[in-house]
Amino acid sequence: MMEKDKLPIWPVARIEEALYRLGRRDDLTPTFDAIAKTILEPRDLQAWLYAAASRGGLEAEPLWVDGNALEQAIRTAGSVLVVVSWGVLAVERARGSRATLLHPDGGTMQLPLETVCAAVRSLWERKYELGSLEAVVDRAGVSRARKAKVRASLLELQLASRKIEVGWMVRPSASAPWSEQLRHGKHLGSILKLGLAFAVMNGAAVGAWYLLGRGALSGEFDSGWLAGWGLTLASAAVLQILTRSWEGAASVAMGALLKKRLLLGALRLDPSSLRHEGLGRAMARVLEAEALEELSLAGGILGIAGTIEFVVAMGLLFRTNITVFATFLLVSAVTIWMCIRHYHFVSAWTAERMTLTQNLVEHLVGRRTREVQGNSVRLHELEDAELSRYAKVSRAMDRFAAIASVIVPRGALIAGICALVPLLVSGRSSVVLWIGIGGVLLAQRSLTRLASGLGAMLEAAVAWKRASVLVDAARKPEEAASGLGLAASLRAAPMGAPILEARQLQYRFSPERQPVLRGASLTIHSGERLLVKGPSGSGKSTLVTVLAGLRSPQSGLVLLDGLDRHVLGAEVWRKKIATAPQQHENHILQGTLAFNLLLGREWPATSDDLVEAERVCEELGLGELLDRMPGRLAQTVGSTGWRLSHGEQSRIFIARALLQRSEVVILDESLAALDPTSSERVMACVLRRARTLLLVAHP
Ligand SMILES: Nc1ncnc2c1ncn2[C@@H]1O[C@H](COP(=O)(O)OP(=O)(O)OP(=O)(O)O)[C@@H](O)[C@H]1O
Repeated sequence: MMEKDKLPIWPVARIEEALYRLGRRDDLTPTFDAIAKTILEPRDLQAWLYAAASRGGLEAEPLWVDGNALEQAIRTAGSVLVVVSWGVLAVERARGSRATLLHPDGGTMQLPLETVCAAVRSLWERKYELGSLEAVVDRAGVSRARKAKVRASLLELQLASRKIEVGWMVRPSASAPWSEQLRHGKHLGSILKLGLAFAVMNGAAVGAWYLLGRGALSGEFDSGWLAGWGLTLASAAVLQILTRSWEGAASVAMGALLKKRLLLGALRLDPSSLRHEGLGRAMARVLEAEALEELSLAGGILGIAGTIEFVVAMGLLFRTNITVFATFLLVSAVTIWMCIRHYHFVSAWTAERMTLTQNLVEHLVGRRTREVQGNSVRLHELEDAELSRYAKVSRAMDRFAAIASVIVPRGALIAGICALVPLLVSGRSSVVLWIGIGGVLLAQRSLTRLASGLGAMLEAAVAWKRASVLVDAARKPEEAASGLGLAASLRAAPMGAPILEARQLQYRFSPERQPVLRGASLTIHSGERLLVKGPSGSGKSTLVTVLAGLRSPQSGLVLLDGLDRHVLGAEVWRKKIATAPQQHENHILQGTLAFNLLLGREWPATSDDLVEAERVCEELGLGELLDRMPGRLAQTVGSTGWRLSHGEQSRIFIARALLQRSEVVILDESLAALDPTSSERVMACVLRRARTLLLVAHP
C-alpha cells in the first residue's frame, strides 16, 4: 500500500475546504472553527458536513457500500470525499483503474484506484478489528508478491455482508440552477452530441437521396456511386442506433434531475399551505409532475430531432424551389396554430382532471366517514356531475387531437405535391424536381415530428404550470446554519441555563383573522419540565409549531440556546428540538417499526440504536406489543402493515421524539389516548429521558 505521506490526504480540520473544492465552490470561506475541531464526533461530523454542504448549495450524501464492492462504488459515485485513517481523500472522479484526486496543496493528482481502495481497507481493518488477517496470511505461507491481494480478498470476504459508510458523495443541490447541474453531470456534452448526431444523420439521408437521384436521372448506376450510396445509408443506420442509445441515456439523466428537483420541492412545501390545499390537490400535483417529466423529455427529444430535420429540409427547399418553400412556411404556420389550440384544450382538460383526482383522493380518505355518516345519494349526484364535465372536455380534446394528427402529415404532403405541380408541368430540369420531391418528403416528415414534439412540450407546459408549486418550493433555499450555528449545534446548553426563549410572539393565520398568539413570552431553562394547559382552540398547538420552528411568527423572537433560526438554520433547530405533534398531525410511515422509531437518526441503524429503541419501547409499556409482533422491531407497520391501536401509535410517537437525542422534547397532547395507568408509566419514562420537557395537555 502507498505510504500515508504520499497520499493527498486532507486533515479533518480542512474537510470543509475539500468539500467546497470538490463542489467547485472555491469562492466560499470555510467556517470550521476551533470548537468544532476539538469536540467533533463522527455523528456530529456528519450533521455538520450536511449543514456546511447546504450552505454552499451542495449536497453531501453518505456513500454506503457492500464490503466487497468498494471499487465499483467509488467509480460510480462521481465526486466523493473518502474517509481514510488520517483524514479524507477528495476523489474528483474515478475512471477504469485510475482516480483523480484533489491535492490539499492545490491542483490534482492521478493515482491507481486500487491505492485509494487500499487506504480505505486499511481503515476498515482497524475499525472492525481485523488485525489478525495479517497473521492468517503469514501462516498460510502466501508469497510476498501476492500478500496484499490475498489480504484484500480475505477482508472483502469478512465484510461482504456488511454495509459500510465510505464517505460522502458531493454534488450540486437538487435546487441548484439547471445549468450548474447539467455541467456537473456532464450532460451538456451529451445533449450537444445528440444534436450533432441528428444533424449528421440528416446530412447522410440527404446525401443518400442525392446519390440515388443522380444515378437514377443519369441512367447509370456505376458501382462506385452505388457503393457510396450503400455506405451513406449504412452509416445513417449506425448513427440511428447510436442516437437511440444516447437518447435513452439523456432521458434517464434528465429525468433523474427533474425527479430530484420535484421531490425536493415536495419536501420543502410549506406544511401549512399543504394542509390548506388538501391531500387530494397535492396528489393531483404529483401526478402532473409525473406527466411533466414524461412529456418534456419525449417532447424535447422529438422537438430537437424535428427542428434539425426541418431546418435541413427548409434549407434544401429554399435553395431549390421557393414555391414549395413558401408553401411549407404556410403549412408550418397552420401547424403551430393547431398546436396552440391543442394547448388550450389540454389546459381545460388538465384542470378538470385535477379536480377529479382531488375529489377522488378526498373521497378515498373519507370513505369510512361517508359510509357511516354521509348522504350517499347526494354525493353520487355530485360525482356524476364532475364525471360528465370531465367527459365533455376530454371528448372535445380527443376530437381535435384526432383531426390534427391526420391533417398535419397528410395536409403537408398534399400541399407539397400541389406546390410541385408547376415544376412537373413546366418540364424543367429533372434534378430540380428530384430535389424538390426529396425536400417535400423530408419537410413533411420533420413537420410531423416537430408537431408531435411541440404538442408534447405544450402539454408539458400545462403540467409545469400545475406542478410549478413544487419547482418553486425546491428553489426556496433551506435555512442553512452559519458558522456560529454549526458550532452551537455541537454543544449542549449547561443545566439551568435558558435554552428556549420566546419574546412577545404574535401569530395570525391570515391578515384578516384575529391573532392566535398575542404577546406570548416564555423562557424554558435546560433541565426544566413545563406543562402548558389551556382550553381547546386557545393556541397551544400553534405555540408548539412556532417554538419547533415549523411556523415563523409575524413579530417577536424565538431564541434557542441564545441564537435565532437564521443563525442556527433549520437542520440544527430540528436537531435540538424534538416535537411529537398531535396525533392527527403525526404519522406512522410504511416501513419497519425500527425505522419509525429511529427516524431522527442515521439509517441503517446501528445495533446500539436498536437496543436503545427496544428499551424505550419497553419503558413506555410497548414490550408486550413487541412480544406479539413476529418480527419485533423489524415488523412492518403503517397503512398496509401491522395495525396499531391509537394508544400504541401515540407511544411510538413519544418514543420517536425521545430517541432523537434532542435537548428539548415537546409533546403535544401525546397522552390523550392513554388510560391513567399507561399515562403514568409513559410520564415516568419521559421525565427520565427528556433533558428538557414541554408538555401540552388539556386541564
Ligand atoms: N391552519 C390553520 N388555519 C387557520 N386557522 C387555524 C389553523 N390551525 C389552527 N387554526 C385556528 O387557530 C386557533 C388555535 O388553534 P390550535 O390548534 O393552536 O389550538 P389548541 O389550543 O391547540 O386547541 P386544541 O386543544 O383543541 O388542540 C383555533 O381557533 C384554530 O381553529
